[in-house]
Amino acid sequence: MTPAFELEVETATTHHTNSANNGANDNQIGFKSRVSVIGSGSWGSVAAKLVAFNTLNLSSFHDELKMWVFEETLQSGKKLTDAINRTNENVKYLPGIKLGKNVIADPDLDNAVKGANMLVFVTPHQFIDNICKSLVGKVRSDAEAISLIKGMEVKIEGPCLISTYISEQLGINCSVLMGANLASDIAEEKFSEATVGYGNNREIAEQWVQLFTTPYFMVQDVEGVELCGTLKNVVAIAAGFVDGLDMGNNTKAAIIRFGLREMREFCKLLFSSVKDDTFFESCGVADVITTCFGGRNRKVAEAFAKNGGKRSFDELEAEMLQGQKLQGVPTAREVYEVLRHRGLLVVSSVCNSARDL
Ligand SMILES: NC(=O)C1=CN([C@@H]2O[C@H](COP(=O)(O)OP(=O)(O)OC[C@H]3O[C@@H](n4cnc5c(N)ncnc54)[C@H](O)[C@@H]3O)[C@@H](O)[C@H]2O)C=CC1
Ligand SMILES: O=C(CO)COP(=O)(O)O
Repeated sequence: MTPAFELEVETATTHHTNSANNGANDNQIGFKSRVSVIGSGSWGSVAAKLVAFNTLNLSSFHDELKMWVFEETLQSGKKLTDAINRTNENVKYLPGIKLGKNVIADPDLDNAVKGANMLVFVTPHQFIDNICKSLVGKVRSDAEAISLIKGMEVKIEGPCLISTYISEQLGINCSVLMGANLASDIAEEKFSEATVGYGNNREIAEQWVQLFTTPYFMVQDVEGVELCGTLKNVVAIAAGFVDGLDMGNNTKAAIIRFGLREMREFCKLLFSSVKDDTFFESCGVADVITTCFGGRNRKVAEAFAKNGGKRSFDELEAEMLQGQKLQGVPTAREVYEVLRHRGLLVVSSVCNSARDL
């Protein structure tokens, strides 16, 4: 059978020790890993579907997969969580796709992570701060995390990768999974690949690979994987502008090329360790291409340009995406802040546009 989702692996984990317990110390023979997915948007739900397929089929995992749901009341008056558990579909964010009977939606964050030693973080990056704060002391001390979140935190001290943030807040390792991964395509089991970034522990990376897919290959880099996933969303906004202004395919190709080059410069500005090869992995050029053609950031940016900027991104996002969240707009602001802080705002008109998004 052709796998729908392939992985390659790079490095991207920082190791922390933690005082919290919550079920640690049971790594004896016969121990089965328990996985929780934190997030249930479109990609969150697809991630749950992928992982649930593997937990059911691999003997080293408990079958059941908890998926934390940010509770919402649907137009019908019913709770989203109840609807997911009744229909086995995320009726709001991924309608029409069965998640797998072993996926249990849970609106209680503490309960959703209870006993889990493998945590998959997949929420829009603007919410990770509150989520991590409420998880402090609640996760197992031996838990391993992986972040599928494309975005970064900008703090007074400077930019912080989401994986680093999770790692620091919860005192656990956090790997990353990034790639050309439009959720809707993977939901329909169309072929796709991704890059897993990890730190020193290749065994852990292999467990993540096992959990998300079957065949794969491996390379190494840390921050590059995650920053690629983060920054391509800004390039996608620019690609949407090009489409909205009818500037044509040649201009869009130029935007993609400039964008990739600037992504590389920005990555190296923050982390000199980032490798050129990373930009040729799924998390790099492939993700830029898929997002600039098929992503939500592109789509909303196109509408923004078509409307001559008269309707705000917030308004268009709410109308066009029905609760789904853009990452490119906050990321453009965050990149602007980093550049401003470092005195690198040289192309003023472009930079002012990013600030004003
Ligand atoms: N959708 C896609 O095709 C892909 C998304 N990603 C990344 O995955 C991450 C998660 O995105 P999606 O799953 O697409 O989400 P989404 O944009 O489809 O849905 C938004 C999610 O945010 C939740 N939410 C709303 N308000 C909240 C709050 N105050 N606190 C916590 N959660 C709240 C909603 O319930 C919903 O689950 C993002 O960083 C995105 O860039 C990565 C690859 C593909
Ligand atoms: O990250 C994505 C594809 O890899 C999804 O991009 P959008 O958020 O722009 O839809």
